[in-house]
Amino acid sequence: MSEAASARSRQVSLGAVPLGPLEPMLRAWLPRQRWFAGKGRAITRLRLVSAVELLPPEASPGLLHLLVGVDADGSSDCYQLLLGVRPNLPPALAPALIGYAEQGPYAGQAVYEGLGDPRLAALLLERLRSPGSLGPLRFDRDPAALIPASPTPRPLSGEQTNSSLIYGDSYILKVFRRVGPGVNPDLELPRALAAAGCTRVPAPVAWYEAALPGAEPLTLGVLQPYLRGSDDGWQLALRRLGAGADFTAEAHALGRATAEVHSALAGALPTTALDPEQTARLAAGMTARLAATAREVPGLRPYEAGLRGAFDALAASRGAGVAAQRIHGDLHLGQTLRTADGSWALIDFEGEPARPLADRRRPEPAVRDIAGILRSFDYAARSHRPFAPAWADDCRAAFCEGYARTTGRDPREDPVLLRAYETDKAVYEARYESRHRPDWLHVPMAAIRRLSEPQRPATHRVPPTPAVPPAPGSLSPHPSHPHPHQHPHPKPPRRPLP
Ligand SMILES: Nc1ncnc2c1ncn2[C@@H]1O[C@H](COP(=O)(O)OP(=O)(O)O)[C@@H](O)[C@H]1O
Ligand SMILES: O=P(O)(O)O[C@H]1O[C@H](CO)[C@@H](O[C@H]2O[C@H](CO)[C@@H](O)[C@H](O)[C@H]2O)[C@H](O)[C@H]1O
Repeated sequence: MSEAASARSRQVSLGAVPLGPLEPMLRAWLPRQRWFAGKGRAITRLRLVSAVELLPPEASPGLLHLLVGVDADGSSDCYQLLLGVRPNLPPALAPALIGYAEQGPYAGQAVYEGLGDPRLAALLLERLRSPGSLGPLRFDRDPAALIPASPTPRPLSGEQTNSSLIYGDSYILKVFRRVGPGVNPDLELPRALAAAGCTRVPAPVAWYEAALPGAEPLTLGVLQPYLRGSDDGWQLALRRLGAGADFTAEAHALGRATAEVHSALAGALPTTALDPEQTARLAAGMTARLAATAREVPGLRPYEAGLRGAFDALAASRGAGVAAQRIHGDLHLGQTLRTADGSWALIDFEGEPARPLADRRRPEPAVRDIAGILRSFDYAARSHRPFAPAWADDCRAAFCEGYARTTGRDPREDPVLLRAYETDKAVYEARYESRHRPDWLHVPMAAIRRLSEPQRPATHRVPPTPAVPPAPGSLSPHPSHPHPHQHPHPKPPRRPLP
């Protein structure tokens, strides 16, 4: 019998104090993690939401699954931790050490980041291979998927919002870090796309969640095929730029791929048409984000009034029947993969991680994603020396033409909407860069200066583009430019964690 199958799982008590002896070490360790959202805010309280021993400490290593509530200066978040427990840590795992427990059930043992331990990573995969419940944890899988036993795991390196493990270069498991009640769109949307026959997005093959009393299940992790040999769209674009090479063919194909995903999402999940009130609310949300960012990023203040014009124009457009649907929500070149066979795939449908889940699951105009990619072309062109504006303009035109080729509508035909979303994205980026990468702040600031200037009316019309059906097998049958169904997506209730 495998280690996983023979393992006892039990809900554990860590002592009378909420997190017992683990609390001080977690307080010190959490703020140092890339995925910890509360950086710079003092942690006021740690709360134990759930604890399950996936392997008891006697198994050495033991594996402890924790959901920990973190209160920090008025905010409250819940994080998923997978902690290894061993009496002695082998040298290879030394960087994963969190601390030594002084008392409680793990007294004298090393407590460490469990995802870095191949034995524990293998155990997690075993759990995903065999559906079932362990305390509040529920493991589920696509019965048709053949998930091999024991492929060698390795953690994905690099700075990510979540933590991912790659198994034998055939599967990748994303372990969500900041979790909340309700299905995560990074499980919900790829599953919906797979069911609709869209192959542009790797289809989830297994996932796990927590069912806690009085709350919707929380999505904790998703396993999906690893697209071996694929190129990250951002790195590819930079390489091309560096070599003075054209990227328009790729941009065009990416426009088509994005349009296919949008069309499949519109066919699979509820859509709506924005009315004037919803449009005004959308514009008000963008205006509020601008105001909040201007408070935080002083360099933005001189441009605030000019930028507001884009959002006022959106409100004044009264929606004009713009379709809203489920979208990617945080699309940029780093969320695209050019696969070994030369086609484009989209990944990471979580949306902007800082936004509440209910907001991320609400239908929005698809142009939000388009604006994200167009901003990426500008980022790439500005990170090149000398700045390559013509490269970005050409990619922009090619992407929009590719998009129009599939949907029959060029995003540039909706200039008010496109400008509002590009402005909103540039404002978001200014905040992101000022918080995380101040050296990059000049990139969105250049866009902000341009977008804050009064816009001249368009001098030439974008020629209408006939829609061409997508490649066979890449998408389910549906209208190429979906007519919005009139059943608005209900806003899921946001319930606090118990
Ligand atoms: N299915 C996949 N195949 C190949 N690489 C992938 C796949 N999914 C993710 N990746 C790689 O992992 C990185 C992180 O994935 P992502 O979903 O963006 O995680 P996060 O939410 O942590 O940012 C991506 O930038 C990409 O390089
Ligand atoms: O971590 P995520 O992928 O969810 O996205 C965040 O980080 C991105 C940077 O890694 C940031 O993207 C910005 O920089 C990119 C170049 O590094 C550029 O291609 C994007 O267009 C630009 O927005 C993203 O905004 C942020 O949410």
